[in-house]
Amino acid sequence: MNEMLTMAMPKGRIFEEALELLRQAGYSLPQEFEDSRKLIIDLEDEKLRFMLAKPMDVATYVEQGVADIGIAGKDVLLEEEPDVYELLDLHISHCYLAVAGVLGSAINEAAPKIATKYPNVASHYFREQGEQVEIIKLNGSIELAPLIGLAERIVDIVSTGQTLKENGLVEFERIAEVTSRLIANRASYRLKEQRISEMVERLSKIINK
Ligand SMILES: Nc1ncnc2c1ncn2[C@@H]1O[C@H](COP(=O)(O)OP(=O)(O)OP(=O)(O)O)[C@@H](O)[C@H]1O
Ligand SMILES: O=P(O)(O)OC[C@H]1O[C@H](OP(=O)(O)OP(=O)(O)O)[C@H](O)[C@@H]1O
Repeated sequence: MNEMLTMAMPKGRIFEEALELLRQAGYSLPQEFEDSRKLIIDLEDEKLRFMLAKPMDVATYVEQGVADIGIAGKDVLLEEEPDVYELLDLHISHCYLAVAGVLGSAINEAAPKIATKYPNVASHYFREQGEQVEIIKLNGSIELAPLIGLAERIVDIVSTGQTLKENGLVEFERIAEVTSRLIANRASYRLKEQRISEMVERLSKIINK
């Protein structure tokens, strides 16, 4: 029996690297992936359905079971802590989460403000450090916060370091390394084990090359 396997794919930064990896693993993904605005693309021959989603939503789709598997950044998994299986480190879209701020800026407050798109990651981190902080959730341009006096520190993604540098900020601590992961819904993994394992095998061969 070869039933449809549904995969949630992150649009944006991870998308192209994920497509490249799947193609190298032998899935013939049509140009439609790059050229169209369609959000659901079926590969009839492979019995594969792709759902194109916001990166932050992929884990939700997989946890809820509307997608059997998905590709999600480790940052999203650390933040959302979804109840899913993390099957494989795809070693793509590498970056890391870090604490940053203005060089030499002292923290005088009893509970300094931390601006971030990752409130759970940030509060776990500072709790572990035994530091009391106030988390301010932002949705982007996080580096603005310490420049305009909204926060003393930020917790954000660093890749090349260019955004920090161009805004006169420095990294204080690295919190976690981030790459994209293949995740699976727990029930789907049992019900469609053969199909999912086959994909894991095909991808592993490419990653370990
Ligand atoms: N420099 C980077 N900045 C942010 N995310 C990165 C970076 N490099 C790799 N990533 C990965 O890409 C994912 C985010 O992709 P992307 O920036 O396209 O989505 P987004 O955060 O939803 O962006 P937006 O809100 O601007 O649409 C993260 O979850 C992370 O795993
Ligand atoms: O170290 P770098 O290579 O400079 O990359 C890191 C920057 O990229 C991301 O921002 P993004 O471009 O997604 O913008 P936004 O979060 O402000 O929307 C991230 O939030 C950092 O600001």
